[in-house]
Amino acid sequence: MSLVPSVDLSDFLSEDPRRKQKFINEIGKAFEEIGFVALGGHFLSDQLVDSLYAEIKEFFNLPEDIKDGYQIEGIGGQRGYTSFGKEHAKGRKEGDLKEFWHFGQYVEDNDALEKEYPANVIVKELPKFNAVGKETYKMLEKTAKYVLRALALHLKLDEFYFDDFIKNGNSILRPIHYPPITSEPKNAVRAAAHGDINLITLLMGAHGKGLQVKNHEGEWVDAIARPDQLMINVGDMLSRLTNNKLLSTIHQVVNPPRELWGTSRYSVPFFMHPVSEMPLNCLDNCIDEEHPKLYTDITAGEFLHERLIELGLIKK
Ligand SMILES: O=C(O)CCC(=O)C(=O)O
Ligand SMILES: [Fe+2]
Repeated sequence: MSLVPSVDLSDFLSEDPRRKQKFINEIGKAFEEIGFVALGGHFLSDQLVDSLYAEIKEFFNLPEDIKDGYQIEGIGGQRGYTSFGKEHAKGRKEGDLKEFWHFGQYVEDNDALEKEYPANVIVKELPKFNAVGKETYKMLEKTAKYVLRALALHLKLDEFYFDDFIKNGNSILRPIHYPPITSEPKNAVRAAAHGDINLITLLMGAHGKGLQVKNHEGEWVDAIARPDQLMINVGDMLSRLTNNKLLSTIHQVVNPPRELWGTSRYSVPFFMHPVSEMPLNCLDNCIDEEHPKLYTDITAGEFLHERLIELGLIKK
């Protein structure tokens, strides 16, 4: 049984102030206590989810040399393909047992940001891959916008506090393939224990076993969502901003038991990032005598750069 609580976004979207407040209280409590919540009532249709999985399975099935052609040098894996074993968790040497793809922001009305962000990479072999990725990106971004509005209200900020910071934000949609395991992995795991860098993460594909979160007692608990739910968690940027009032919880993806080594895992996190100028300075209303300021001031862009070096994705 999952110890991660469930919430329903349709409560927040309803016209009923009591249902709206119920959602704010539930997600606020979950993010203060465990940092994870399973969310139903989001904007992804079953049909879009099915199309996305079909496209990413086809992509990861392409021959290695074709996939390698989509690795782009010099951008820290921010767009296109990252091959198996390349990324490692902060503080670890062994690469994670995964390969992944990155879709980034689709800037349509801001020339400066269009220049700042690397362009999305087009997969020539799969005619629908990029359109399906873009649609999923947009629907998850929209879902995340409402979740952040609820969190803003929970934090006693203006409901629309995050809106300008996330418009054209540097968010990333990351379809991941964890291939079948063929021999005893020495120290490597599918995804070693880590906290996410960004504001919040919306994860598709958490309905099978594998994802675990570390609770307050330091125990690993399975985090399993229903097939129609997204798993949502607090990232390090939101923890910094709220001076740890909202918790970025350490999580991992463990290797399956030996009888399931032959199966792949596919998951698709959407890492919601703001624009790089957003200050992550601890909010005044999250600092008091009992909660002294824990972090130095930093912008989202500076923080991201620091973390990509620690993940082995960019060189110093
Ligand atoms: O594959 C998963 O279920 C989680 C992946 C994850 O935590 C991450 O990529 O940050
Ligand atoms: Fe993660």
